[in-house]
Amino acid sequence: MPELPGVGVGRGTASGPVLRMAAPLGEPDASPLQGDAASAKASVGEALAVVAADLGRRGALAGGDAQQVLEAQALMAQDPSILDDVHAQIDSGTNPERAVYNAFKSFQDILSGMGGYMGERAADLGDVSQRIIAQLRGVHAPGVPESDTPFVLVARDLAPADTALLDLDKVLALVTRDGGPTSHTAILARAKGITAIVGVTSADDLVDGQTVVVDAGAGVVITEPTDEQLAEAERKRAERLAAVNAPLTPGALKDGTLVPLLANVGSPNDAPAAVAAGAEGVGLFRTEFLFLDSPYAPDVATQKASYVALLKEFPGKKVVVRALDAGADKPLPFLTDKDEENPALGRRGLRALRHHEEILRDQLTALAQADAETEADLWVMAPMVADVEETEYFVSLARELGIRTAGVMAEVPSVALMADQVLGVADFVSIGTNDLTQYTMAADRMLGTVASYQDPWHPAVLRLVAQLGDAGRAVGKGVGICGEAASDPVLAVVLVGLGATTLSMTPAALADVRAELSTHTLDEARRMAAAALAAPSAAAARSAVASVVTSL
Ligand SMILES: C=C(OP(=O)(O)O)C(=O)O
Ligand SMILES: [Mg+2]
Repeated sequence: MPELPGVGVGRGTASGPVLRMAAPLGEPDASPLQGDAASAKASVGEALAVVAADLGRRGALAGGDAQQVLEAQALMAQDPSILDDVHAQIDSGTNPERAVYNAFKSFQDILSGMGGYMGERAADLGDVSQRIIAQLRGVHAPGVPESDTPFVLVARDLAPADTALLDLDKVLALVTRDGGPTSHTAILARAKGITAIVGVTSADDLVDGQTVVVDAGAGVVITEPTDEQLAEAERKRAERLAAVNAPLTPGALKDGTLVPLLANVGSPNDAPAAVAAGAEGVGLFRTEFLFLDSPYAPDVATQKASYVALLKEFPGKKVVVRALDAGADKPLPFLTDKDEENPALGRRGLRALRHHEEILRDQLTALAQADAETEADLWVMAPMVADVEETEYFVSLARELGIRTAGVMAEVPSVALMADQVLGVADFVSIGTNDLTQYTMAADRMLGTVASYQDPWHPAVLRLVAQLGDAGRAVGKGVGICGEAASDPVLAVVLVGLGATTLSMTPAALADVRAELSTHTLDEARRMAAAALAAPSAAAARSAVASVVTSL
């Protein structure tokens, strides 16, 4: 009966016996180095190579977001400054396991001290260190337990390498003690459609074999569930399974109002999963993958090849590509300033591109060329646009370079406040609720300490969405949503009630949103939206909408 609260990821429900992840390897002892330093360094070098190769292999097997995370970890394993530190310690007489432990620990401490997003990366570094030490000891790295029967996996936190390869036939749900909404566990669980709750501070109280209900929608783990609670969990699970296996119909409300459901993709490799999940096109193609990890911007031909690869997967369908969004959490040496004290408010997104217009010109040229060779309906939009003048700048440059449909993202409140004028210029607007929430609430989206502000249910955010929706309706132009908010099924209905014309999300969320839309008419969606707008807080908006739904 008792409930342990946490941060639910998605809306899945599951019940079953707990199986805990093995405890981490013990801290290596500080005994002095045996033998010579050169062979100790060689054994560390071999272990690093094996671990990096294993992470790379797991990444290739997993694909998508997971691949990027695991490749980043493989790079950590080979980071030259960490290796220098390991060598220095061995030279001063420390044994190799301890040297690895110490070197990684000091980098972890630096990241933890930075907090927020960087702090959460410290866990990834800790996992790499454990893998290397296990390799040196000749034992298996701590990982997901083996079991012949399905279980609810409970862990302090899960390494990306483990989350990425979870066997979904065995793992009914995932519960972690650590991790916040931006932790890799949460991101990867969402992308894989795993029922998960992170940040369950009392997860250590759960013991092997005990039956629990994991209700991600409610954000609680129910320990000692009653028969009724187990039956209710099973009903919800079956309902969700039915939604996931339902025919891949176009997104529509109960009264037939069409709401195209689109996918957010981060590379052309993600396209098959989007198509398989019934995406009616792409609502956000993040192009950063082409530019990150590169000392300079790729040339037009290289970019064009990637754009063609994506557009080819969606003949006759809409594909919205976002121009490079560098800055803040995605710094690029050739584009963004290193020394900004507050980069989220700095020269990021379109501001950075305008400062280096040649990069923007190349990207738009590559996109126009790819469009000319493919059958998709290409739309292009700019990130981090602040006002009408920037909208005019982007739209006219895009047209000059052969883009037929050019729009802007609404991520900065000033654009929403000027929505009527912005929509007079842009062909469409796409609302990035992640940034719009961060800027409306003045709360860094990467910072765990202010995570409670990062809630797109906040009526302040919803009022801005309503302004954009009204402005779009007045001129008959599309207002899409491409932030995480669109993947929350009930909020998705509210957003449609506020005037959103399309919804774009991680492919794994499409089924739940499709199912929820089909249960409400446009009139009901508008009543839900009105209730949310009138509420004083995010929590009140949620419960006001829930009351409207039960009264229907
Ligand atoms: C979709 C968005 O862009 P990103 O998450 O890539 O900043 C957003 O801000 O909502
Ligand atoms: Mg954004």
